[in-house]
Amino acid sequence: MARGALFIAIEGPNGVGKSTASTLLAERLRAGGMRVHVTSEPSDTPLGRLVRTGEAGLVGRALALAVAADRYHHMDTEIVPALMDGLTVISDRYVQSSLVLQRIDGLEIEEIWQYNAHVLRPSLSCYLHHTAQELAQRLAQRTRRSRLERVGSPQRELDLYQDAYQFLLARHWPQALVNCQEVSPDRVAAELALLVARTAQRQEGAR
Ligand SMILES: Nc1ncnc2c1ncn2[C@@H]1O[C@H](COP(=O)(O)OP(=O)(O)OP(=O)(O)O)[C@@H](O)[C@H]1O
Ligand SMILES: Cc1cn([C@H]2C[C@H](O)[C@@H](COP(=O)(O)O)O2)c(=O)[nH]c1=O
Repeated sequence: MARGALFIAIEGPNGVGKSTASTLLAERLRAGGMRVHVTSEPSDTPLGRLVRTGEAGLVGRALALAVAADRYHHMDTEIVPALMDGLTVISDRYVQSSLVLQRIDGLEIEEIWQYNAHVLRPSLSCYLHHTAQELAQRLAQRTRRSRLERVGSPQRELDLYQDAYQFLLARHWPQALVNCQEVSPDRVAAELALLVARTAQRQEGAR
């Protein structure tokens, strides 16, 4: 990773505002002079697109392994090269998503962790939190829902995100929780930008 480059994961339940926050955070960081690359998982590659479009029929361990394979490929071909080039990378979904979504699909957390054992640890994984009621309202407005959105529920996702947060904390994964209740998209992005600035300071201090 080049000096000053950071790898930021944006995580949280379906509809919490990950994509919105990733875009607005990138705008803020760029306005402050940072070079930023925004990406998402499943990745925008043939394998990532296959995972996204095939999720209805790709179930359980097969989906978990396909998602992990996509993550390693994403890391090797997009994330690490961007970091080496000095860019800060923001990924809309990363490992915490797997620790939740693949559990909804029937896997144990330890097995999912094993599939992700060799991924790049982010500089910071930001977990966006909201209420089950608000998430349910947002999902109800969607015309199409993925299989995992239909099988799971906002409350189950929230419970599993809490579990995943604790699981990652115990493994010294750098994390922050951002409460999005009654917080505008701009304020969420501002809080994330502050967390990124603190992470940059910590990383610089550790050199
Ligand atoms: N802080 C916020 N306050 C109010 N509405 C928000 C906020 N952030 C996002 N939204 C709205 O919530 C909806 C879902 O946002 P978004 O698509 O960014 O979520 P997501 O977490 O990326 O969803 P998914 O996981 O399903 O891809 C959008 O209509 C968006 O405009
Ligand atoms: C990163 C990740 C993704 N998935 C699956 C679940 C959904 O079908 C999509 C994500 O789509 P969204 O638009 O971001 O909501 O990919 C998964 O099962 N596990 C993962 O770790």
